[in-house]
Amino acid sequence: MTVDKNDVKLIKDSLAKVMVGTGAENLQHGRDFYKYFFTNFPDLRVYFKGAEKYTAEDVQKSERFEKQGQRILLATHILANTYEDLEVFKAYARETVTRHRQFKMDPALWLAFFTVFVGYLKSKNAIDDDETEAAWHRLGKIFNEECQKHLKASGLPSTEGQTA
Ligand code: HEM
Repeated sequence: MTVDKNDVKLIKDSLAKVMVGTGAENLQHGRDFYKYFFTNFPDLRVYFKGAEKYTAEDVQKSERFEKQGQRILLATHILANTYEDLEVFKAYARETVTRHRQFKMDPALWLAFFTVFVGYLKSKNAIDDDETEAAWHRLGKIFNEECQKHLKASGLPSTEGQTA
């Protein structure tokens, strides 16, 4: 399977607008992800121990989410930058699942994450066309397939075999 080069370009161009880094603007991009996440998907705060009731204002003031904001942004940049090197991309998907094992997440969230992330990119005006959105969802589909395979192989609950 080969990945569409235009998809890679669209994805990277969107991420260029939420670049990681140490500057005030970069740190704010990261915080903004969790502000968007917790405001629009408040039920998912349950996985973030101690932050289950965090508002956007709490995230803004939090050192934990300043750091975590950079981690999640870096992770999405890694997805974009490894996408054409599919075996590396898939290995990163498996590693991500392994690192989240302790959170006992609903397996459906591995795909749902991309709805959250696309919503965040739109909120940052980093996506303003359907093609880029579709490109992210194609990436998410491949990422999720590998996550579900890995969950299954690890004997953990997966969406494989579940009806939607
Ligand atoms: C809706 C889906 C997801 C949920 C609910 C979730 C939840 C979490 C939680 C609870 C933490 C610990 C942070 C803390 O409590 O301060 C975490 C860390 C992290 N997550 Fe996620 N996560 C999701 C999807 C993803 C995806 C798709 C990626 C990668 C593309 C990712 C990458 C990371 C990274 C890099 C960390 C930092 C810790 C580490 O590297 O192991 N997460 N996540």
